[in-house]
Amino acid sequence: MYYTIGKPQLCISLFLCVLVLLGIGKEKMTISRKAFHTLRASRLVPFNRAHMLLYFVAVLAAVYRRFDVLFSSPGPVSIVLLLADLIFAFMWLTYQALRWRPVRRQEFPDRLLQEVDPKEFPAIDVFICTADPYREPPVSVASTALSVMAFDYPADKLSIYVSDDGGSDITLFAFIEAARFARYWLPFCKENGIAIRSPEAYFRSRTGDGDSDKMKMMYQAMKEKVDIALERGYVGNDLLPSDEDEVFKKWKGISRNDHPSIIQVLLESTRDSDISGNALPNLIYVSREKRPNSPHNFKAGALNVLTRVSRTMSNAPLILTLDCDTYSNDPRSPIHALCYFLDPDMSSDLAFVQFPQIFQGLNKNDIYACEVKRLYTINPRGKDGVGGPNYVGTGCYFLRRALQGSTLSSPKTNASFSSDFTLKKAHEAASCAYEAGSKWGSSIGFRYRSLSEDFHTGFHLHCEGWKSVFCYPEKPAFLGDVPQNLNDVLGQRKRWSVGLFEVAFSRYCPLTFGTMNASLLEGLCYAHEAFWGSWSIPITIYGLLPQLALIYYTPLFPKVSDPWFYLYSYLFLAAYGQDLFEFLAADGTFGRWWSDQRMWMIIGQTSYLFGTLQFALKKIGISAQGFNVTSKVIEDEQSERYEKGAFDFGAKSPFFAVLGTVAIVNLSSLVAGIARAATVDGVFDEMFVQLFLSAFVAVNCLPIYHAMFLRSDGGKMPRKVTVISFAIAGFLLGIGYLIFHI
Ligand SMILES: O=c1ccn([C@@H]2O[C@H](COP(=O)(O)OP(=O)(O)O[C@H]3O[C@H](CO)[C@@H](O)[C@H](O)[C@H]3O)[C@@H](O)[C@H]2O)c(=O)[nH]1
Ligand SMILES: [Mn+2]
Repeated sequence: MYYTIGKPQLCISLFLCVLVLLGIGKEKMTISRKAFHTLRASRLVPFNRAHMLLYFVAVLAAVYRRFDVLFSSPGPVSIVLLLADLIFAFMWLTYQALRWRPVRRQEFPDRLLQEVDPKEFPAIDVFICTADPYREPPVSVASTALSVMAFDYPADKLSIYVSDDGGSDITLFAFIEAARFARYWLPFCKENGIAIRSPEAYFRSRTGDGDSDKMKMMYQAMKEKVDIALERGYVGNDLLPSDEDEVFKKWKGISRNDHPSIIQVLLESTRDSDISGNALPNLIYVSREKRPNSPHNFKAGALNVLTRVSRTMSNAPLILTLDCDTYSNDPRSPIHALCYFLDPDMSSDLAFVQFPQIFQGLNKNDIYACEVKRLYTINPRGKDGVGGPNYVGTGCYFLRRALQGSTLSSPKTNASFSSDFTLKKAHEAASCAYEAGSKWGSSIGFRYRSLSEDFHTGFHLHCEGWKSVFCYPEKPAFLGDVPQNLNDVLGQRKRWSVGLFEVAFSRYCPLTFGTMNASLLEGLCYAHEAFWGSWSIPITIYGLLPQLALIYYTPLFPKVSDPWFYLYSYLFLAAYGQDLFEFLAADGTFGRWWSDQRMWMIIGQTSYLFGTLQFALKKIGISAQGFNVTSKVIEDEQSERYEKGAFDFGAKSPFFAVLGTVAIVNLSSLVAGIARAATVDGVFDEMFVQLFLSAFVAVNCLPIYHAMFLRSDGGKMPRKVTVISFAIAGFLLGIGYLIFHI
């Protein structure tokens, strides 16, 4: 009795101790002398730390109880639940590093513009990657390029390099057209003060007036030409001005995976100017050499080629990497980045300034949680407070020196980019042979051997002691596309989880802090994200096992009348409550949070599960997986469904069979559980936790039931997938019978 009274008191005193020890208000604003930027720790810091301590005690208690149960009634079920809880505990513990000291920064670009003459600005090389003209429409890629060409930045200091891993003459054609269009588009944007400088995005959001109508017609003419070429599959002579057809001969008889490097200087700022007579930025098309028996290392390989090709030409000290769909939404983003790079107080070990990935075209509740708020905006703030955010693949300004290694001297000359000498050097830099036996991809450049080359590269830079900054201006600097159907989203997340495991189990595993030139906290942050795919285990177990046990009336959790019940209630409510709170504090809505937590379950049981298996198979040498590019094409019917917020199950995907199975098992257990609770006394008390789990998962599965039983549109679950789901669910019920009944 005394003991139970003591517990809350203990908690309260611990809580107070924490508040005092961790020092509320200790985190003051740090103001840089030059004040190009400021930094302040989140007001949530004391709360986070207090909550951390309380929750830690609860986690320990839960793990203690699991061991206790295991020793008193050993068996496969207790072992499986222990495993699930240990992974939950590990993920929770490592996540606390991200909550330790989240920060917010602010830049003052106007102050910088007052103090630094634009003539002194460093040059910037922009790298844009594309890989498939049919999944990444060339005009969209060109629009992205145009949006950065129109940066508010001295044009002669800007060079845009496009890497075309699709090896497509149509993409080159789109860029030739874009180079012509730029002569009109850049002055149009600057003279009219237009902020959205991607023509595609601009005309999507606009119903035109005089001047802009003319531009729109030009844009559409360009788009139509490229679409004709896409439909035909080649660039016909009728589409080309006579002086341009020479280069297209290079495409005769080549295949996408087997061709020499093709480099084309489309605009050169010393030579080309727009219709108002202002210099245009440099624009260079690069399709690196590909040979079937030479590994090309996906996007990281492409970025390394651009790093070297640009070194032979503009060799700018800063590099901006962009995915082909990530267009500039604010022409001042380079100035924001300079607020850090040009700050003399900022240490010289600043490797990169990462902007958040923000997306356009999300539906109201973001049903597939493609905003990925935690990964792209909440976590980077957490990491920024303990060493710097990681690189997320796009919207990131790098110091070239951090990528190239300082030992490399620059072969840059003053020759024109299209001189024979420079082009020869550039072709060498883009050849397959260049990297053989070199350190590219292992200790310099973008790092290979992970499908998440962004995470891997940023992690390595931090291991080497480089720092980074998360730059999150109020107005989104860049906007990207999201996949609009569930199967694509799940495939994308599977690739991420495999890529992260590849880092987790590499020589530099974040858990072996010895290899890191960083703090323990930073190591924990990386460990948390690298082991992201391991969520699959507890999520799948908690999505099925207690439910099967409920069907066969086997209690696995404490009764409501048992004091341990409060522990589980607290663990659940506090975790979900904090998650919701953090989501809302990062400008989220309740509807989007609900989607986010639902997708966490869905992805856990599909992408991460398959990713974990695939990684295991890869480790033992059975399967290998490439980089499947996410489609950026918007299909009308699909897009209509997406706008309405209806899930898209219209594919015969193995992911969906798993989701169907989980949905059926939970519905069965809920029905069986309610029926039993209604007829037998004491069931509710004894089985409440499991009933609750079934109900909670079932509520999350509503769109799945809908797609299986009620829909008739193209987004419904294919009959075959439903049948397979029933078969697997039946099989699991049989196994449940063996485990829980006999
Ligand atoms: O062999 C390849 C494969 C891909 N890409 C390009 O890589 C970019 C990203 O590909 P995407 O299919 O859009 O991947 P996402 O999963 O949407 O991208 C996220 O995850 C990737 C790592 O898996 C990061 O590279 C991205 O920056 C990040 O936005 C695109 O511009 C592609 O064109 C290449 O250039 N070569
Ligand atoms: Mn993408």
